[in-house]
Amino acid sequence: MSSPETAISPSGLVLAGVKITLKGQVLCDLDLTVAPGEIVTLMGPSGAGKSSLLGYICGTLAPGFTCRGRVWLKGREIGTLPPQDRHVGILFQDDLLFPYLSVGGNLAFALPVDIRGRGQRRDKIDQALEIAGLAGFADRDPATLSGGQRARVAVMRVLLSAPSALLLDEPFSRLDAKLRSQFREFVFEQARQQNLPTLMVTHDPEDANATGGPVITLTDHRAQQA
Ligand SMILES: Nc1ncnc2c1ncn2[C@@H]1O[C@H](COP(=O)(O)OP(=O)(O)OP(=O)(O)O)[C@@H](O)[C@H]1O
Repeated sequence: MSSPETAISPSGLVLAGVKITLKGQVLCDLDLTVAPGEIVTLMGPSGAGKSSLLGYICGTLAPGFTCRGRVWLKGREIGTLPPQDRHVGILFQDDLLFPYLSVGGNLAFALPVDIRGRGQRRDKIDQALEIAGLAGFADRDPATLSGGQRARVAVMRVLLSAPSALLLDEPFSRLDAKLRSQFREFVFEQARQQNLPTLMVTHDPEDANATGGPVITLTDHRAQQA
């Protein structure tokens, strides 16, 4: 029998009764649903627990936090699964590309293991680079790319892992204003095209406005919609 939460958005991201506590202090206590293709922004003061919430969804929260609550993605409860089985992609403000791998090597790292054929893997990588406007960059050393180019490789790496949801943790904050707006549009377009429920943490109201989606503020541990 499906739960009420999965009935609301069977293919979205659903958080129900999620409460994260650190050293006896409640960081957040909330319910949240992100529909497929929707981009929800999460704002709030520094230290409010926004990144911790993303870590909870991914299953990568550091020891020391106490958590309860349930997380569903595409109708599957993922909150008890190991991180690699959750199918959640996360993008940080640092691109975190592996410096010892080529651009193509970085992308290959993300490909699901069931894509085995060398030709098929190469095709997927070339396709991703084409979408990112980086055709022919597969053999380049990431250190020779501009910040914006590296950022686009990082997005394609996340998307190539075939995530069922996308989490963005201030991914635009290191980019200058012009690049920031271009790159933001690029990421949002990819998220919508792949119909991914997307949850973005940011301090920048412009990022929030650009989504056209709901904006949630974490205030006094609770999620409040603007
Ligand atoms: N690995 C960790 N171990 C212990 N405490 C941590 C760890 N990571 C974060 N914290 C603490 O958890 C609290 C919430 O941090 P978190 O990074 O989730 O906040 P945030 O809202 O994302 O802040 P910011 O907007 O500054 O990024 C803070 O008090 C922080 O010091």
